[in-house]
Amino acid sequence: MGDCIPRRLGNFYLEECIGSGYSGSIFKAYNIHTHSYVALKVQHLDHECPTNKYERGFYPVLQGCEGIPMLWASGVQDKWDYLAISLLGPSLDNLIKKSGKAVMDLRTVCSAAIQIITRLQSMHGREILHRDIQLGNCVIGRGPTEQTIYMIDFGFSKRYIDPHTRRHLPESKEKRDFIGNYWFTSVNVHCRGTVPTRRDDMEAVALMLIHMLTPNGLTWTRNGVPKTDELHERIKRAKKRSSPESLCRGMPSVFEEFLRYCRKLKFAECPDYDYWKEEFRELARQQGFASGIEEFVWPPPPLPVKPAHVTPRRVVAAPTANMENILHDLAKLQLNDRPILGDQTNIPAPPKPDKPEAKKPAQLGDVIEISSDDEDTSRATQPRAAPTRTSKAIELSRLQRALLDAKNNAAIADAVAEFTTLLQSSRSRALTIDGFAFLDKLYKQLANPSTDARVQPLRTSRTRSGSSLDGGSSGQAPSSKLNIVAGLRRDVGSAQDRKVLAKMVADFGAVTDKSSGRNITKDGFAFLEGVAERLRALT
Ligand SMILES: Nc1ncnc2c1ncn2[C@@H]1O[C@H](COP(=O)(O)OP(=O)(O)OP(=O)(O)O)[C@@H](O)[C@H]1O
Repeated sequence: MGDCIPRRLGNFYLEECIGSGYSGSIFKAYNIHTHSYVALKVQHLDHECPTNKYERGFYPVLQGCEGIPMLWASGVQDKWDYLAISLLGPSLDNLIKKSGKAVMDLRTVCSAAIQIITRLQSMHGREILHRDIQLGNCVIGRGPTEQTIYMIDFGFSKRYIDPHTRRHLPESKEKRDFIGNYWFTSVNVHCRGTVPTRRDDMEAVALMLIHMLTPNGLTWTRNGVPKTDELHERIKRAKKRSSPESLCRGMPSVFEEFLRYCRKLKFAECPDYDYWKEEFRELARQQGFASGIEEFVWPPPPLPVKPAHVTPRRVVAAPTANMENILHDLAKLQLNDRPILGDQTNIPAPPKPDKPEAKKPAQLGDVIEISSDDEDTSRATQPRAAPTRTSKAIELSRLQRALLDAKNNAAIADAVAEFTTLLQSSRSRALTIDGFAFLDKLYKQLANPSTDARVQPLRTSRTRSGSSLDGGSSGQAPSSKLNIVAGLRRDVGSAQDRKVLAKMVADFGAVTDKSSGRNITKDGFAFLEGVAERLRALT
């Protein structure tokens, strides 16, 4: 455009440029009246997409939400449109690039998850979609707010509730320009051209978190901004092809569950923000980051537990969550001001569990690998994105073993009853991979316990052969899925034998697999209780 930005705009003297993007440049600027600094977002009036004009409309609606910058002033001078907003710190993108790390630590990712989901909850609560979630638009504060992640850049934002009619944005098949960014915009919006709604903001968060935990980032982000349509198409293909399972391999299961959940949300459905925040808190707790996980601490504090140097033994069977808790308590234990696990000479032998659980055969998921002394300690201070199991997953593994060891109906009934109580008492009503694995084993025990044949997992896009839902479940309306579970609940009490119960379990698994969020309903819990009761009656 050839025009030079003046040294002064309104009451602000422009100092250094602190950022630039599609819509213009951002300067640190000095208010000549208040003697304070702001960030001045300056855009040429002839810009093809006048995002400052749009942003100016959204800021007032969002004022007062935690983690949303203040809009101090705005105006137009000569050919320049400017917004004066709170001066903040670096973006997550800047922090990650500067750190030089190929992958972020789990604490950082958990606290980013909790804060960013909270930001979306506030924005969506005020009926505004962000529509351009990316690391560059998540910026930490300065001074007293340096542990807060702010959401910035509302240039692509949109109201999803019409203020006059109070109606949600309509779905539309009309072809539209792509809104968002190449890296994290949801598959539906980016590759299928659907209208962005709350679910797509959430999916972008999920992809961003997975990106942070993927060494060198998601594959389609690695070649930079596409310069041709063909390269852009390639990105879309790669994004569309990647299943949650393949994207999240080696990560704690909550990331895969979160992405799946976002992708299953209906067009106008309100995401369960609180549930996912709690899941990430829980994951942080499991990792030993018990307190302060809501704060974004940068650089990340050292790990509470240093697995290296603990003992010359290479592999320790960790029978239950008890071991995690013991290690966690040890990590917090201080000698004067020195954490005990920070000193190799103070490490006691691994404590023996006080229950006879140590006798149980060690399972793959129950193993903590203790690295040898010669491992690179700089890496050891970073949590690994290795498979992590929550206590719920550990309990589910135990119940699966109990099922396989069950010698009679009463023992199977006990395992089913425990499984039901565990799911009821957990924050998550969703059937996880481990939950489905339990149902698989239950099916096997009921249908044909004597065979060693591998059963086809329930959690597939196809239903098990023999299930009465064969071939039709995916196309069923949610109401008919509810009806199926209600029918199972009703009929379970009259099941004549284990084979009939097995078929009912298969139907239950199939219908839950296809239902939104894989959540277990009240009828579902009653059905499971009914299975346990019926098994006792059949003894
Ligand atoms: N208030 C602020 N305080 C400090 N830095 C900021 C602030 N706002 C923006 N920045 C920096 O400027 C960068 C670009 O800002 P912003 O996303 O608002 O611009 P944009 O032109 O809309 O960018 P995009 O190309 O993402 O649309 C941010 O990533 C951040 O590093």
